[in-house]
Amino acid sequence: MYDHLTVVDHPLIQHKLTLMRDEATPTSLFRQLLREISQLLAYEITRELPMTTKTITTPMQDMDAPTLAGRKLALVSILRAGNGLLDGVLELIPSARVGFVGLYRDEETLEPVEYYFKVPEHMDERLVIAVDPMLATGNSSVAAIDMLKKSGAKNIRFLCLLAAPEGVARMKEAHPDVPIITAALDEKLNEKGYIVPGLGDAGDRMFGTK
Ligand SMILES: O=P(O)(O)OC[C@H]1O[C@H](OP(=O)(O)OP(=O)(O)O)[C@H](O)[C@@H]1O
Ligand SMILES: O=c1cc[nH]c(=O)[nH]1
Ligand SMILES: [Mg+2]
Repeated sequence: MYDHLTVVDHPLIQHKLTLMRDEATPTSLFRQLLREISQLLAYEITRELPMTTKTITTPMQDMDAPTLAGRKLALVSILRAGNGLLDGVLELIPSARVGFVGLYRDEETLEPVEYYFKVPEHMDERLVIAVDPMLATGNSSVAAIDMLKKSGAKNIRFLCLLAAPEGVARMKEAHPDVPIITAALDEKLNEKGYIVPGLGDAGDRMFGTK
């Protein structure tokens, strides 16, 4: 299936990502671009969903037509910024169940602080797609995936917008079974744990907070 890391370097995604990175881009456009990119990434992350056929009748004749096998899917947003990726993916897969992991990064220690957890039933039977735009140190995503595995999830993918090499390495060490799909692999983290060149604080840019 996937290698551990897939960078989706489609021209439309890269063009929109450049607009998102630009500090002059206002909140409303930032959110709109994230939604558009999330739909393009959803196309990639669902590429290998299992298919089956069903018999339908076109205006011309009967046919056995391809359809998604009713395999259970759960999208899990890592709050807050994950919601910016969630919305677009959910629009394309409206029947998916949705879970939330509430985490924020302590600014000093860069350790994740947990404040909420709610996921659908039967996580062990689902393909679980965890979404968060930013993979920086990897502390948040590793903790979120620890929690998802505790809830029973066995088949997990992680979808983000920007990844730092440090975060990718941490995820590979802690969760080698979880493929990462990202729009870009950036250069490094700065001394405050921010991705550079990056786009700043995704949650703050999405919601206009500081
Ligand atoms: O890989 P890490 O070093 O853990 O950093 C990445 C995390 O930081 C951001 O969330 P943040 O803590 O800013 O919370 P927010 O989404 O509520 O803004 C981002 O959305 C990730 O969850
Ligand atoms: O660059 C970063 C790192 C963590 N979280 C963000 O929102 N941005
Ligand atoms: Mg934030």
